[in-house]
Amino acid sequence: MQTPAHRPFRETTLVVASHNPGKVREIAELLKGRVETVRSAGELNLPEPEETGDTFIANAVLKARAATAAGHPALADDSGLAVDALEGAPGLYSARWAGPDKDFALAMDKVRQELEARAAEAPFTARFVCALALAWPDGHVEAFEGTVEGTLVFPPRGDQGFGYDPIFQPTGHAITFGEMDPAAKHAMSHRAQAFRRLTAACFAG
Ligand SMILES: O=c1nc[nH]c2c1ncn2[C@H]1C[C@H](O)[C@@H](COP(=O)(O)OP(=O)(O)OP(=O)(O)O)O1
Ligand SMILES: [Mg+2]
Repeated sequence: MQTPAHRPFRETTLVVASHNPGKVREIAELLKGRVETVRSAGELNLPEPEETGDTFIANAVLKARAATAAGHPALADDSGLAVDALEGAPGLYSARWAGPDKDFALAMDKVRQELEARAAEAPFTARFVCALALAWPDGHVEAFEGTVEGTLVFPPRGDQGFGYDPIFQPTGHAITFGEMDPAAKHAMSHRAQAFRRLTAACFAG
């Protein structure tokens, strides 16, 4: 079977369609050397669209398309933590569990509380999922997904990364993403895997 053609990225400016500074930092790091100018949605005062999609891909596509309003291609990331014992929650609602103040100590504690009734099912397996969508002002979109498997640990450990990193221990490692050097997280994360797929399709020369 022939692989479908992907649209190569040839422009000089790319908008990172995220209002999460932790993500913008990781994405800028992963794009290093591939794009001349990287701007963020926050910098360009682009509005934060409502995430009404029912999949990570759908939300990434709607965020990327909204950010092409500035006239440049835009890259969005929709991601989350899926806990098996919670039937995939917080999942699409991972950001919303942190409340209006984006308090992830609160969100991680909510996960811990929800798992209390399921104590017998420990260790708690989970995965981070990342959908990336690259949209052009003419409406064309390329989308890719990546995942990383792990187990949850309580109490949270480490102050690197962002979001749920302090409770997520990737399979085969004895430290959490919160304790891990950023470069090590970038080599194995859900975002890194989705990025490898995106770069192979759209940034390969
Ligand atoms: O590597 C990660 N390490 C820890 N936590 C993570 C990660 N990746 C996603 N997450 C969690 C927290 C984040 O807030 C939520 C995504 O929600 P999501 O709507 O995609 O992002 P967001 O609202 O924070 O920023 P924005 O939509 O402007 O890109 O999942
Ligand atoms: Mg969001």
